[in-house]
Amino acid sequence: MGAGAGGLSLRGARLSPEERANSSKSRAIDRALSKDHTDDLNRFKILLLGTAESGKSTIFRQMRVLHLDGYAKEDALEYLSIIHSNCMEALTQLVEACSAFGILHDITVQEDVDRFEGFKKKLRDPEGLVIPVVIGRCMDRVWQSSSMQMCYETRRFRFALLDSAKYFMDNIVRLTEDNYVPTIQDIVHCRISTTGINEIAFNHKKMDFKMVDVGGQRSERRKWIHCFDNVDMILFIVSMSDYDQLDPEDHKYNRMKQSYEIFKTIVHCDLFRHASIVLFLNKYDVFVEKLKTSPLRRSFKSYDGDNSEESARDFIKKLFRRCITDRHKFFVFETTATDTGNIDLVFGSAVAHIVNENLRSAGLHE
Ligand SMILES: Nc1nc2c(ncn2[C@@H]2O[C@H](COP(=O)(O)OP(=O)(O)OP(=O)(O)O)[C@@H](O)[C@H]2O)c(=O)[nH]1
Ligand SMILES: [Mg+2]
Repeated sequence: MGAGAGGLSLRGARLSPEERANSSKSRAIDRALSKDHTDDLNRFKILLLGTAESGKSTIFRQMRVLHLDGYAKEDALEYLSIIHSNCMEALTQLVEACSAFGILHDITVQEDVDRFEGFKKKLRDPEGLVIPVVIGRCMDRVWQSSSMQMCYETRRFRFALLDSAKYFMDNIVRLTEDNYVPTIQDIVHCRISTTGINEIAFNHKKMDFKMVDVGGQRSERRKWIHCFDNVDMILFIVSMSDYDQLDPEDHKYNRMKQSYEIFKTIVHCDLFRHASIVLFLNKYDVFVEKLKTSPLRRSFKSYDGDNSEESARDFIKKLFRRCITDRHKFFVFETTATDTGNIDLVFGSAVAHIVNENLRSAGLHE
């Protein structure tokens, strides 16, 4: 089954809340103020790069949670229809997988599947999608059914499925209640592809940061060059669960090898000769689960280790490290971007390493 096969084309079809917030009005005012511009130059600039769905925007949102004021009710509500779209897409993918694998449902479950499909057919405005309470309950029954659980447990890595499918489906009743307001956890699990350039500024340990998030899809990568000036740190995100995936935009390529090629180009780019390179081996949680059923060797013929997490991780780590030369300041971490505590620790550690390294090169530190 192809990536996103049969899924609703809801995500990516519109601006994300970040893009809207960053849009013309506030940007024009900001840019017009030269003081802000000078401040901007003094900030430590972090550029988030990586292929589509690697987790860049998830980390970007975590910075807002950790180092800014998080999400006020009206900001959180901007995510409601995207979250509901994600829920529709996840259950659509699951229902299609059941049919593709010939998994049959009990009559009552099949009636709920039909009700769900009927609701989908009547959908007119994906932009403002709100799943009614009764449909939320119906989706929950389909998700909880033994046939669907069996499909998910035994085949979830054999078809295209949103990373947060389980999270959203486990919470579908709460997410579709009247007066529902998305929580931070809901927001960091939400998937909408980035189609612009988003920036946030924040302070951490008395340092001023600017973080720039871009889209990782092929068409979006052309825009990256507009953010290449004055970069202090490249934060490159690779999705560890990509190791056995084909690039959805070009089935000739393995998704992780594609990510490796992009990393190599970025690292060798002369503009970044003074920038620190930080690599996040992200979706580590999914990687660990996936290894149990999908051996690394199947996708990487040169890998001759066993299928343990350590051995597989070290192989991938070494692969990316090979691009790094002596002149680079390079740090690598395993991450699960949806876990706020993990990102807090890792980001703090990455920044501390870089500060120490900079002090050392300036001869100010042992
Ligand atoms: N399980 C799990 N899911 C993750 C992790 N990191 C990100 N996700 C989910 O993966 C999906 C894609 O993440 P995004 O942050 O939108 O990816 P992106 O790199 O910004 O993608 P583009 O904007 O298309 O370039 C979201 O649903 C996230 O919640 C992780 O470490 N573990
Ligand atoms: Mg994004």
